[in-house]
Parts: sequence; structure tokens; C-alpha cells
Amino acid sequence: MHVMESAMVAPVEDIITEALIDRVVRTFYASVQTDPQLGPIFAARITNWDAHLNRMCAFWSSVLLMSGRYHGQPMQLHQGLPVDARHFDRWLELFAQTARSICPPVAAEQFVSRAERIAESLELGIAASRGGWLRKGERLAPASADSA
Ligand code: HEM
Repeated sequence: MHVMESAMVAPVEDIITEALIDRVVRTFYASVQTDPQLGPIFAARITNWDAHLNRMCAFWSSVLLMSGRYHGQPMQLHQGLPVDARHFDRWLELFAQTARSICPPVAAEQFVSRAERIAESLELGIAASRGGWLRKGERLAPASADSA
């Protein structure tokens, strides 16, 4: 690559910083907490928001900066949740709105594309834990006790 071209496009690690992750995470969960669909699910489970936000910052730092700061089992933590495809769609909608309102476009797209892939694998894992396997493109159905 010509030296001028490389100087014009900053590497994504220069754009996505711990400070940017911190802002995205805190802004996102502030809107999650007041969201009628998602808020109650979090409110019923999270007693220490400060600890949760710190863990989510560590998670995104591991995902986007490969910092290795996060150690946890997100799959197990989501398996018991009363969620279906509609909750994931809303989560992703709020997350994309947040990322795009805060980040430069290339950084926002990194957040959004990783979130979409992780959401898809969480849907697959939750479906499997309920004894069902999703085909390609098939979405998570409501838990049977929650199908109303
Ligand atoms: C339907 C959408 C979602 C809902 C309702 C939801 C809800 C929750 C709740 C309630 C917890 C806390 C669990 C606990 O500590 O007992 C949690 C943890 C977590 N969520 Fe989600 N989540 C959703 C989607 C996602 C997505 C798409 C991601 C990643 C892109 C994600 C990443 C995480 C992580 C990493 C943790 C674990 C933090 C830790 O280790 O303590 N979640 N989620």
C-alpha cells in the first residue's frame, strides 16, 4: 500500500479504545434499563449494575481489542432467560442505535457486526438448551411457558 493511503486510514485499534467501549457500554445499558421490553428482564436479575457494566466493558474489550480481560460464561448466563427472537431484535436495534450515535462509522460497524454474530450464537445456544435445534436462518421461539 502506498504510504499516503496507509496514513489516511487509521487502524481500527486506534479508533476503538477502552474509553470508547466504556461509553458505548454505559450508554447502551442506560437505554436497556428504560426499555419496556428488555428493562424488566435485566431488572429481575442484575442486582449490582456497576459490576455488570464493568464486566460488559471487559467483554467488549476482549471481543474488539483482544485484550483477554473477560473471563466468563455468557452462554450459560443466557440459557435460562425468558427470551425469544423479538428480544434479540430489540437488543440489536438499541445496540446499533447506540454504537452509531457514539462511534465513528467504521468502529460502529465493528461493534454491530460482532454483536450480530454473538446474538445469533446465543440464540442457537438457548434453543439447544431448550431441546431444539435451529436451522440456518431459523429464529428462537418463545419459551413454551412464555408463548402468550
Ligand atoms: C435477548 C437479548 C439479551 C438479554 C435479555 C440479555 C440479558 C442478560 C442478563 C440478564 C445478563 C446477566 C445474567 C446474570 O448475571 O445472571 C446478561 C449477561 C451477559 N450478556 Fe446478555 N442479554 C442479551 C443479549 C446479549 C448479547 C447479544 C450479548 C453480546 C453481544 C450479551 C452479552 C452478555 C454477556 C457477556 C454477559 C455476561 C456478563 C458476565 O460474565 O457477568 N447479551 N445478559
